[in-house]
Amino acid sequence: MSEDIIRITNLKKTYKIYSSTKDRVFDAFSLGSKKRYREFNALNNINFNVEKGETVGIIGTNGAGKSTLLKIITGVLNPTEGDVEIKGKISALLELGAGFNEEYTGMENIFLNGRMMGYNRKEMEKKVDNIVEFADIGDFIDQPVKTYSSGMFARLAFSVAINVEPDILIVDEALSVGDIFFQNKCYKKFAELRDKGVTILFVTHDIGSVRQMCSRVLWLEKGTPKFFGDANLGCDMYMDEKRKKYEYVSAHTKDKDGKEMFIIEIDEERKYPVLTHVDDRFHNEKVQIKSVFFTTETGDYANTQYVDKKYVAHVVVECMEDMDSLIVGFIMENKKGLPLYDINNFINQQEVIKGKKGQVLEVEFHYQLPRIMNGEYVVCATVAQGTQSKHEILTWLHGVRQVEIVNTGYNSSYIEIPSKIQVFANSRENSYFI
Ligand SMILES: Nc1ncnc2c1ncn2[C@@H]1O[C@H](COP(=O)(O)OP(=O)(O)OP(=O)(O)O)[C@@H](O)[C@H]1O
Repeated sequence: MSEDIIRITNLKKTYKIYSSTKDRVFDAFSLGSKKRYREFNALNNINFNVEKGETVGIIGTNGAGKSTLLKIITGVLNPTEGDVEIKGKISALLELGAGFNEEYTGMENIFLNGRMMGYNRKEMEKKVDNIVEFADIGDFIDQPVKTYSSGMFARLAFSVAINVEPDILIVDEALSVGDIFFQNKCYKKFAELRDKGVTILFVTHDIGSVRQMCSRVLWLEKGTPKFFGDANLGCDMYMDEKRKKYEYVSAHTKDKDGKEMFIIEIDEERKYPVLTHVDDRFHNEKVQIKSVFFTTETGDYANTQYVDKKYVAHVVVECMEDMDSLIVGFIMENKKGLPLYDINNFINQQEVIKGKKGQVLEVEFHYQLPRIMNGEYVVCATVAQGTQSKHEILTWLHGVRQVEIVNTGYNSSYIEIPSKIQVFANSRENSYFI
């Protein structure tokens, strides 16, 4: 049985907000009985646990309380109420600058940080080469860190944090400071640490990396938890909430004739494959997804699909009540939960679907499979009501079907882009296309 390495119970953090410095000073010296501040709950009623070796993401809009939570876990801040139990050595990358002395050189800061982590000089000498190599900031390593750009700073701080063999690595959005290559290198290092059993807790606004890296996610909003659990489900719910906040702007005009969506009312006789496997679901009494399946254009089942070929996705929905603004769709995700494409009647055509109580609707999506990488993909199906900008999700089923995608090309990344390749041999005159 896996053990909890972090356990947070009934955590609360209240800040005192003063309207003037005078009030702050009076309060600090307990002068007078008048209350000179108002209280602001940055965190309230937080309960969650992280198991050893797990990677957990913390998401939420600005000011949700994510950094405050990390600071409490790392001991930089004290909670107002509640318990924080930690088992193991934490290495944290909080805001840039934390744990570094501006006047010291990069090298001196490496040893300073090592000491704070409980390593003596000899132990740190064994780690220093790896730290310097990963940071890759050249001669700047011997310059005072006050001369560093924020990118260099992030490189060094990250390199120290990951190379001191922590049990728990805590990272607060620090990766966004480095350049893309460094970020890529860091994500690979994350994966390596995760494979070694290091527990990782990280705050980010990048939902894609939460889906890629985390098993579970904590979503905070205004200091309270909105969701803690499966990373994909949490990210879906968070993204859906975010999308609702933006008005949907239609970028293309409707072309009634060119429609590629058909709605077929199913009679009793029509057969379709029932759902056999669903990972997660949240559903509602108003509609039920009865089936999700894929066929070729001529109607043969197509659980194996070839890039560039045309297919039809079918989502069968039963209406338990009269529904006048349904949005039905499906999402194709890779194994790590990264959504590669989705199709629904509102995103693609700004149309809603009507259904009567008791009616079964089969919605067909005709599409040409894009050039994505070979492999197994997972299909999610959704039904919502409203518009893309303002809607209520009625049903969201994960893992309703697995599809094997065959791409006979050589691409080793998710998307293959058609391209022409030109070669210049000594001069532009001698150029040719291959
Ligand atoms: N020292 C403080 N005194 C008073 N309020 C504070 C203090 N530090 C943070 N807050 C408030 O607590 C709330 C949570 O802040 P926090 O920095 O934890 O949010 P966050 O989710 O990390 O936001 P972001 O995504 O913008 O980094 C915010 O409303 C912030 O203004």
